[in-house]
Amino acid sequence: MSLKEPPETPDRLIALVPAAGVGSRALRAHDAPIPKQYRLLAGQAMLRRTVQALLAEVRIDEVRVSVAPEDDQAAEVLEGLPRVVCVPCGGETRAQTVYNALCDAQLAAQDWVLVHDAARPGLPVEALSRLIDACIPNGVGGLLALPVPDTVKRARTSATMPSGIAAVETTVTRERLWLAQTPQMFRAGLLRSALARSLVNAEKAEQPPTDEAQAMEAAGYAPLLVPGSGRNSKITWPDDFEWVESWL
Ligand SMILES: Nc1ccn([C@@H]2O[C@H](COP(=O)(O)OP(=O)(O)OP(=O)(O)O)[C@@H](O)[C@H]2O)c(=O)n1
Ligand SMILES: C[C@](O)(CO)[C@H](O)COP(=O)(O)O
Repeated sequence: MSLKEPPETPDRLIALVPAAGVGSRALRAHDAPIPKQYRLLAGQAMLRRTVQALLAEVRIDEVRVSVAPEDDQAAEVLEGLPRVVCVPCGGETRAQTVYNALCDAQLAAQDWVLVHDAARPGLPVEALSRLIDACIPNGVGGLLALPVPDTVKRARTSATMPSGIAAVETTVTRERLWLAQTPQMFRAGLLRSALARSLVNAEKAEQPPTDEAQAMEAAGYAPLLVPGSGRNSKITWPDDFEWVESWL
């Protein structure tokens, strides 16, 4: 009798949604201090819309939402959605939250993770599918991004001016510049080690990486830049709620 090879387990695809921020830049002076992921967009909490955008891709096995340890809103906001797990593993920074989520999820090294900001509720399923289609054959992974469309200025550091006004120091060439979006999709094992290393370096005075790709770049990889979508912009400032609501 010949011994059969065990059947190969297909690599899983897990979405991780960092949702432990406070959304300080999205608040106007007199706003109640509600984290932006819980603000309503056309009648539904932003976090629920973001998770639903991910669930539209049938290849995603599970969506794991990382919230602050003291969070008491996520369970209610996500009630009834299939394939969703909520984990109170938020950290001090976005990078720490994502690292904690990766450790908590107990994934196999070859599983894929797709990290997506709670603050990007407008992700079109076409862009999400484009990222997955590009990353799986490439092996390492990549991110959605858009080429910079405008002229780019760097401001002077010195002058203090009223109401956020600055003075130009120089014009930065936009050649080969892209604006990083999420999702950012990588192998779980590679991303976990890359983030662990970046977080240790951050303790030695470097800044923590502001996205997953930055940690992967520091580890020597060249993530793919896959065309994203204008609708997938991040809600960061008070006015952003209005334009997202206008087309939702
Ligand atoms: N310690 C943190 C900080 C941020 N995030 C998440 O990372 C995403 C992108 O971050 P950003 O837009 O900067 O959100 P905030 O940190 O909440 O915003 P702000 O910087 O204006 O306070 C958001 O979904 C946010 O909830 C997180 O999970 N943990
Ligand atoms: C990850 C990210 O969405 C890429 O553009 C972004 O960097 C997250 O926001 P933050 O303001 O840097 O925390």
